[in-house]
Amino acid sequence: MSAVVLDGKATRDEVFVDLKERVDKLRDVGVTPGLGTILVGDDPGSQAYVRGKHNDCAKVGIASIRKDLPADITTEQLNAAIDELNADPGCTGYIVQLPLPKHLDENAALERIDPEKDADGLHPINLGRLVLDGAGTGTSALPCTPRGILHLLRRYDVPVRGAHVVVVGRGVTVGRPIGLLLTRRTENATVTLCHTGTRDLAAEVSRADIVIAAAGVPGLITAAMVKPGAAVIDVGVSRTADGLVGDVAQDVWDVAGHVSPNPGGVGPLTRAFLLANVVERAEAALVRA
Ligand SMILES: Nc1nc2c(c(=O)[nH]1)N[C@@H](CN(C=O)c1ccc(C(=O)N[C@@H](CCC(=O)O)C(=O)O)cc1)CN2
Repeated sequence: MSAVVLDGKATRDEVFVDLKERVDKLRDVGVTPGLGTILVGDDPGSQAYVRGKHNDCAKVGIASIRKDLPADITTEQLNAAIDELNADPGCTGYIVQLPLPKHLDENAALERIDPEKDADGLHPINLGRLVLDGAGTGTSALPCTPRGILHLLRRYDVPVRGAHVVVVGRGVTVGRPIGLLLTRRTENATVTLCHTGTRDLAAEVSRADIVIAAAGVPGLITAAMVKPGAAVIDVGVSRTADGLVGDVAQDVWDVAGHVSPNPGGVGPLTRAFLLANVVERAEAALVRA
């Protein structure tokens, strides 16, 4: 069996066509959405991600506001940068690129972002609204990577309603929030969250209709674990001497029904839905005006 490729780049391009049309309409009425980014330090991976996000903005007509700060900044200096973007009328939404240097408190930084400008959808208030929003009709920004994963599954007609989804990894950007999205009444999946404390990972994964690998452990998910025909989403990213490596071993492609490549799968959609969150915040502000 050769798995169907869940092509994130082609899917991203489709999302961009829609976003550019919406941005053009906003510009026609004098509204230019703006994405802000705060990048602390010089981690090459984070620099590449932020560069990619701003390149994407140029493709769809969203303005860019970049704040690149040195790794040794103080909490007060980071807070000042966050407060500036909270107050900047040209900034529709923004992100604090994660991870931050160890001396800075990530949770405190995320909580300082104005929830109405939270382009990541990771602010506690927006995640809390997701918890409360059983019907899946909320208007808060949704976490970009979980949103991108759901879009990719729907784009390739992978059944989600009633599916047993096993998530591997409990990180802030994917593992923890994805279950909130998939267990909404609009998706109705059953989600198991596995992590380093899980006793028998292989047994849990073997029961999955959909596996979401977001642990950042190269080759963690192997063919022996995966139920034949299951969909496998590879989100984990590890930078090795061989470059970017995902969590899913190559042999999984022989048994799975669908696999998202990494790179080339969820990553581009993470960026696409970051922009979608910015556009939706601008559209919502226009409706309120
Ligand atoms: N504030 C945030 N920080 C981080 C997030 C996030 O959602 N919000 N997620 C990850 C990294 N990430 C977003 O910043 C991210 C991961 C991957 C990609 C991407 O486009 N990957 C490409 C390959 C890119 C390359 O070649 O370097 C792909 O998969 O094809 C974009 C963004 C942690 N931080």
